[in-house]
Amino acid sequence: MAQTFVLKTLLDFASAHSLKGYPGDCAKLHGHNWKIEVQVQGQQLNDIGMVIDFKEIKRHTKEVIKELDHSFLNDHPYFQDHNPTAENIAVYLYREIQSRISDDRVTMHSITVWENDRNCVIYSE
Ligand SMILES: Nc1nc2c(c(=O)[nH]1)N=C([C@H](O)[C@H](O)COP(=O)(O)OP(=O)(O)OP(=O)(O)O)CN2
Ligand SMILES: [Zn+2]
Repeated sequence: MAQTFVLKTLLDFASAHSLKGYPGDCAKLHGHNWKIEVQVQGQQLNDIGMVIDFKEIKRHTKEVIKELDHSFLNDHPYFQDHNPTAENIAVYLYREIQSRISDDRVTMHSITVWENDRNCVIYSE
């Protein structure tokens, strides 16, 4: 039987940004409490019945978001060439977490970046 488990964990960080070229207030300096949903997938369980420990997903994700938390995103090297939109933040997080977490049993499924309670971007490759 083919089986797939998708695991989701939630984290958050706070940062400021300004959107270059935006025709409105979002071009001005402002901040968000970003909510991040990290989803990973696997088909095999380990000997204690887990795809991967949620604590491991969180550990890797915290390592990545530590660099962004309480920062001005426009100063970050990645966002020199990428406007710090929710879309580009999602790409950055997806690839950074993927490079830490993927192995022969676990792969990234998607990242969801919530800018506020109403708007989010869901990204997958
Ligand atoms: N596709 C995207 N659209 C927008 C992004 C983005 O990253 N991707 N970002 C912004 C701004 O960062 C802005 O801060 C959004 O916040 P807000 O104005 O509160 O957004 P709302 O649409 O929910 O607010 P309203 O008051 O309903 O206009 C904008 N767009
Ligand atoms: Zn914003």
